[in-house]
Amino acid sequence: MTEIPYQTLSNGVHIPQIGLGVFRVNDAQTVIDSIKTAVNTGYRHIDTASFYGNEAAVGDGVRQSGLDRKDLFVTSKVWNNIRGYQATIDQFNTTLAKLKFDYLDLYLIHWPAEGYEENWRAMEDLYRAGKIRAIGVSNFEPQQIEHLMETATIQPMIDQVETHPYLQQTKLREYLSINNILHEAWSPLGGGKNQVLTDPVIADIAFAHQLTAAQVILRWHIQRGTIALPKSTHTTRIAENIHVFDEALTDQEMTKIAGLDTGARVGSDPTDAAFLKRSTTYDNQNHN
Ligand SMILES: NC(=O)C1=CN([C@@H]2O[C@H](COP(=O)(O)OP(=O)(O)OC[C@H]3O[C@@H](n4cnc5c(N)ncnc54)[C@H](OP(=O)(O)O)[C@@H]3O)[C@@H](O)[C@H]2O)C=CC1
Ligand SMILES: O=C1CO[C@H](CO)[C@@H](O)[C@@H]1O
Repeated sequence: MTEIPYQTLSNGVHIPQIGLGVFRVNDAQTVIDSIKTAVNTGYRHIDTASFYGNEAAVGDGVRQSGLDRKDLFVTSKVWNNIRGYQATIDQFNTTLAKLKFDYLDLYLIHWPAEGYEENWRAMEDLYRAGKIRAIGVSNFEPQQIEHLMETATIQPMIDQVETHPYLQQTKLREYLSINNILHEAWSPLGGGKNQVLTDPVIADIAFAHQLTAAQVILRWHIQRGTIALPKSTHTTRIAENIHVFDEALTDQEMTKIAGLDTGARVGSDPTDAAFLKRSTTYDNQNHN
């Protein structure tokens, strides 16, 4: 089995460059089976959130995978309805209890909803107490990170944002790189909501390498140094999505993919104040 490449967070913690996403995997047995399949095919990283409503099943999947807890990197996120210092500590403890873990690898502020500075202060204390190995943000634009840094004592170690060939996040990546913050991609395959998996440029490159379109896109993420979180519940696709480490894309192919950026999102815009406000009024995906 090929060893998965990893990136190193600013505090020295290693994060595997491919992680299994489990958003919209609602049936507990399916979550468990997907994690077992993923671990068998080489995954060592799972991305969940309280919002996904499946943390308990993720914990069961990790225990049933047969791996030691320390050999898996697990992320969760605090949703937008949780505001303030104590509420964040309480929510984190609920997350740990659902997972039945005694620590988390990475905890993220899910979106920059108003008041995130206090959520961050709580996360800093949980990090200092050794309950979380790394802390970061999700869906933060540079100006939101700058605003957070006015009161933060620890800089976010990662920013998890929508990224795929149609939304390459070039400017944000520059900012993150200068500030030593890792870039993590959600909906790395376009979330099944755009045409990137059938794009002719990707198809040509896939043909040249005898890879699938999904593998070309994931390989592109890997070569950019991004951490990608593809989601699938199908055994063959879970395996396909991690077999991307043997075949490198050429510089010319990377340039062709760079030309596909249209800036079109498949998810919400992190600067959409109305969405951010609305999202503080519900706590799970059934309200979305
Ligand atoms: N921080 C945030 O705000 C967000 C974080 N996320 C995280 O990112 C993860 C991934 O995002 P998601 O939106 O699910 O998008 P993805 O880009 O991972 O796309 C998932 C879709 O692609 C399909 N798919 C997966 N692999 C293949 C393949 N090899 N060939 C063809 N189709 C494939 C899946 O279908 P099937 O399952 O049927 O195989 C599904 O429909 C989430 O699960 C979550 O962990 C997602 C959204 C927001
Ligand atoms: O993680 C998430 C999953 O996708 C949702 C959109 O459909 C997002 O709002 C959320 O951030």
